[in-house]
Formats: sequence, C-alpha cells, structure tokens
Amino acid sequence: MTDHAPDPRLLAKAETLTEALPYLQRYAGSTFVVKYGGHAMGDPELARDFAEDVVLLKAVGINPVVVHGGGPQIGAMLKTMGVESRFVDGLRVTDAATMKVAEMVLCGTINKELVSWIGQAGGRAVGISGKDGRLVTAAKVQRETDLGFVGEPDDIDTRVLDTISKAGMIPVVAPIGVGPDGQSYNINADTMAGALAIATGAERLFLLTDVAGVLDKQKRLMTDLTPSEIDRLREDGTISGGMIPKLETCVHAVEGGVDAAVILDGRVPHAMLIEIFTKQGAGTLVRLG
Ligand SMILES: Nc1ncnc2c1ncn2[C@@H]1O[C@H](COP(=O)(O)OP(=O)(O)O)[C@@H](O)[C@H]1O
Ligand SMILES: CC(=O)N[C@@H](CCC(=O)OP(=O)(O)O)C(=O)O
Repeated sequence: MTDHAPDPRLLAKAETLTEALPYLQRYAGSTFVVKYGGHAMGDPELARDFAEDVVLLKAVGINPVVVHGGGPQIGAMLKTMGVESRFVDGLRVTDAATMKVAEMVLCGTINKELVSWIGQAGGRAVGISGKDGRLVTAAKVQRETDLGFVGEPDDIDTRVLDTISKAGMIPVVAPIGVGPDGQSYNINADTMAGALAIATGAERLFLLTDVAGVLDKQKRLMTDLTPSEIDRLREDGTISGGMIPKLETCVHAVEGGVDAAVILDGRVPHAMLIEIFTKQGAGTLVRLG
C-alpha cells in the first residue's frame, strides 16, 4: 500500500456515512419514540449501546423520546416481598400493594438507571413518569376480570416532552399515569410508547424486544407488514403471546399518524441505528398498506 492509498476501513466508514446522509436530512427535527423493554436492561453492554444510540440521534437533530419497561424487575421485587404476579392478556393485575412496588421500581430504580446511562454516553436525560407535567392522564382498563390499577392513556399533554426536547435534553418516561382523582395507574410500556408516538406526531415508533422481529412459521424474519397482513397472521396463529399486543400497538400507532412502527431486536448492538441509517434496515417495519 502506498502512502496515498486509502485505508479500506476508512473507505467502508465513508460509504456508510454517504448511505446515511439522505436519512440524516430526512429525519432532522422529527420525533422518534423508543420503547426500551425490561429484558434488555439486564445487560450493561446493551444498555450502554442503547444509550449511545439515543445520544447520537439527539446529536444529529432527531428528538428521541425514551419510554422504558421493567416488567422483569417489578416481578423480581414483588418476589422478594412474597407477592405473586398474575397476568391477564399480558397485563399485570395490579392491586394497591403491587401499584406501589411498580411505581417505586419503574420511576425510582429503572428510570434513574436509564437517565444515568444516557448521561454516561454524553447526553442529558430528564427522567419523568406520565404524572409529571400531566403528561398522561390515565383511565382504568376495563376487562371481564378486574385488573385493579391497570390504566391506559386517556389524555396526553405533550408540553413537558416538548420543553425537555427543546432544551436539548432527552425525556425518559416511566409507564405510570395518573387518574383525574390522583390515583396512580400501571400502564403497559408498549401501550404508553404507542400513545406518546401518536400524541407527539412521531415519525417512528421503535419497540425493542428480545426477538429479531416478527417471524413467520418457518422462523424467518418478516421485514415489512401492513395492518391487514397482521390481521391474517393473527388469524392463522403465526403470532401469539406478547407479540399480539405489540403489533396491536404498532397498528394503532400507524393508524394514528405515525409514519412507521418497527419491532427491533434489542439484543443486537446498535440495531436502531442500522434500521434508521441503512437501506437494508433491521427488524419488522409496520406501515399502512
Ligand atoms: N411470530 C412471532 N414472531 C416473533 N415473536 C413472537 C411471535 N409470536 C409470538 N412471539 C413471542 O413474542 C415475544 C415478544 O413479546 P414480549 O415477550 O411481550 O416482549 P417484551 O417483553 O420485549 O415486551 C417473543 O419473545 C416471542 O416469544
Ligand atoms: C399493566 C402492566 O402490565 N404494566 C407493566 C409495566 C412495565 C412493562 O410494560 O415492562 P416491559 O415492557 O419490560 O414488559 C408491568 O407491570 O410489568
């Protein structure tokens, strides 16, 4: 190699950057809502990668809004207290004692951990819940069985998010809402993220989970889906369990004006950046047909 021959590693980086340019221009100024699940949080390497990605998005002019879960961590805390959890349709039945623990774990431990990771990555995060700034007024979820204090967003006031984002900071939201009477409600984190994506007029909703995306019956990744295709997959049993409410959230979001919702593998380092800034993308992208 002569002195003037370009280093192939640099060339590869330059090509990646050239490929990313149109996406950078397209997304500048838009909002991306990112749901980070409780499972992914257990691994410090992944948490560091995730925080770096979020900080990078902010640095290139995108406004990330992070919504976190914490189901496994709430479960572990309840276990140490000798309280069993029961789930109905993927929702944790939440009595008064469980509500206290959920709020403590989500708003106290996990929210601040994530704020700290983003700080370590060079960003400024502000950790809040749906209670702060009256972000999320919740209504009790009505099912055949009483789920206790399980809520769903009823009214959203995005001013607190706008204020934080405009100040150059990154909002990190715990999935807790408040009823008109001041009662706390436990909200599924995917549902919370979907509702915030609609209310903020987000360009993208990312749901980071522990699978590559939506898999077909042969376990191959389905890269693109429309709401009618999702209906079919549900009818023929291709999707089940936690994937059903996740895809319902995606459909709800795209029908509510979000350009696309993506189910991504939170175990793959920088999956979010690959999805945003490359042609091939990652995960399963849901868009209106
Ligand atoms: N067709 C499918 N493709 C991928 N995952 C599926 C499918 N059907 C059911 N699942 C299940 O959905 C799970 C993801 O939902 P869930 O466990 O609720 O995620 P999270 O805890 O990250 O919110 C996967 O781990 C998988 O077990
Ligand atoms: C009502 C309800 O089920 N709330 C969830 C909130 C946390 C969550 O959704 O966390 P993951 O995304 O990590 O599963 C719960 O109590 O587990």
